[in-house]
Amino acid sequence: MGDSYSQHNDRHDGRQSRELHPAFSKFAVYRILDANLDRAREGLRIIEEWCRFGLNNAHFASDCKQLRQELAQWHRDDIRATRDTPNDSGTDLTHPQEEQRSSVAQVLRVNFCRVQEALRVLEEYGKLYFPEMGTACKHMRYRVYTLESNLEHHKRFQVLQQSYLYLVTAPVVNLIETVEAALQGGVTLVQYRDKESDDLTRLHTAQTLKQLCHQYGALFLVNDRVDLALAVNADGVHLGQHDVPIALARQLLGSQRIIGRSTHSPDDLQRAIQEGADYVGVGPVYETPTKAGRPAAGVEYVRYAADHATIPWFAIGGIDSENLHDVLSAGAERVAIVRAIMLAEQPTLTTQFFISQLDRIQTLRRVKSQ
Ligand SMILES: Cc1ncc(COP(=O)(O)OP(=O)(O)O)c(N)n1
Ligand SMILES: Cc1nc(C(=O)O)sc1CCOP(=O)(O)O
Ligand SMILES: [Mg+2]
Repeated sequence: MGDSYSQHNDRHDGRQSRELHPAFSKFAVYRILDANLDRAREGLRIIEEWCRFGLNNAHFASDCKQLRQELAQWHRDDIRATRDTPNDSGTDLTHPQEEQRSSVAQVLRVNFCRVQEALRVLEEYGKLYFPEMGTACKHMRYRVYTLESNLEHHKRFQVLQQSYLYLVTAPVVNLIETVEAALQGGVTLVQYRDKESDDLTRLHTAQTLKQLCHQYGALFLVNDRVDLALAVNADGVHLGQHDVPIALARQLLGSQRIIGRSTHSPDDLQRAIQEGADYVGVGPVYETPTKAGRPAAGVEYVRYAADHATIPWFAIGGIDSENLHDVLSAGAERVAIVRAIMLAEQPTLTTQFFISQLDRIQTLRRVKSQ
């Protein structure tokens, strides 16, 4: 029997390849390369526009541009020449999900996926005729993964920086509805704190809350439990003085996720900063039934934090609409609240009240410092 494969010398490195119907397969491969070079470049352009106009981040935008330009160098004339859009059987294939985009985050997610898939295709098919292209696309794919993870980190820390009110949950009967009401009021940082439920309930609740928070563009953190935070892909974890060390949590969660630490004294504060916490809780400002038995650290400690903290810090413990003014006067800019929102009759209005007071103090201090 004759060999249905033919040997030919099409590779640019001079090595021989064995192909079925070489002319046809080369044409088909070039079409695949053409389509995927376009796909990757288009996806990068969509991401680049957000980095430039949405985030105002020249560094990320320039990463995208550089990747697009590198891809353009591989888009040679003979690859472009194989384009035959009218006879492309794939142009009419659409999926209903392609027609819907509910948020910028989703647009970015979809386009990162698209770019990564296209680069993988370019890597595999590119290797057949242009081995260096295969290698270049592999490296570009890793750079795109890094860019995606840096963007996620940037977004998380930007939201943290801009969050002045922190809602810490209590296990109330209408937990989900209450958190949603607070999200409607504008809270952008939520911690799931639940000392009572079993793990399965915690897992389901954490999943639901995470989805809800992300729907509203808010960050979702889990109290105490690194494992649960990882399981639901939360934005981070909050650790007390007797929870796992920050270094261990960092090892498990990586640098992209937020780690918060409770502090009750100047020493705790300095140590948390040194150990790499991304933010700290400062309290209890007042004694509180939510943390029964823990003595108040008082407004003195708030004053100390105002003078010494170099990372975002949230005054916590017994804060409500009555005493908020005193806490802010002691130098706080950010507060974390449990009961005053979770048990409020109108959590949306209460949230709006806290946010408006925190905004007001920010504006006053900005004007004063000018
Ligand atoms: C924002 C914030 N600050 C402090 C705490 C308290 O954490 P911890 O001391 O670990 O106590 P529990 O919340 O686990 O009882 C917090 N949860 N959030
Ligand atoms: C969970 C927690 N941690 C504190 C700390 O000082 O570390 S105070 C506190 C409870 C805050 O609840 P409320 O707003 O209901 O007083
Ligand atoms: Mg704890």
